[in-house]
Amino acid sequence: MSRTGIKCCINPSILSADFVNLQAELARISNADAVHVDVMDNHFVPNLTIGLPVVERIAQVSPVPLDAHLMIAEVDRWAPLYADAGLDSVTFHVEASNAPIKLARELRARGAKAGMALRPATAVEPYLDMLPELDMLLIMTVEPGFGGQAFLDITLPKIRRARAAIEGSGVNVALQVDGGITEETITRAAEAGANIFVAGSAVYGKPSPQEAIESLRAKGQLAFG
Ligand SMILES: O=C(CO)[C@@H](O)[C@H](O)COP(=O)(O)O
Ligand SMILES: [Co+2]
Repeated sequence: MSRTGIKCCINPSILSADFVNLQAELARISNADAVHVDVMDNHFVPNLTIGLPVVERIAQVSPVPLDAHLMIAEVDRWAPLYADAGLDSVTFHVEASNAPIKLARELRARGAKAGMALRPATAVEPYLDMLPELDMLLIMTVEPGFGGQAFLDITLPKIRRARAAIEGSGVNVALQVDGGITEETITRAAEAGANIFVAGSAVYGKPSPQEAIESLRAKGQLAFG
């Protein structure tokens, strides 16, 4: 699917960074489009990372915009507080929300872009009417909870359907993929229609995260056609 003129964005996930040296780790990805911050609560996913006070502090020192991925329960209560922290985008899981439309509106009203995430097994079709309420749709390409997993090719048809729906409705919604993005899988995800790529191990696992970002961006852009 040709997307001439659309920028291929690379958002490194700090889940694969050294948590003791976060400020230095952020400086290593200063050419990224945004930094992806994975918030996990050991309830929505079986893993625990960082919470609001740490994310607020990261926002103060980050050289690039912050993209929060909230893998937490009770997200209707918590997500607005992340928007108040001055983040560029706040993404909640639809599976964790009782009122996704209301939540997306609240995030925008508080000045953040509204993102909505779907687990690999969650269908996109029930939510297509919601596209005008969103700035970003995140299709998980691994089961949320851990970095370093293999990309799930089974998610590719869903990415294609989401891209077709976005183009069909004429809305300005970014399509993000997260999990298992590498120099190899980014081409498949980009050809399917994604335009924002989260990459943890494929960026921080390399000797030069900056070069890894440039290389991933070039591969993704090439696949846009
Ligand atoms: O949200 C998640 C995992 O739940 C991701 O953001 C991962 O942190 C991406 O890591 P890699 O798969 O790129 O190593
Ligand atoms: Co993530």
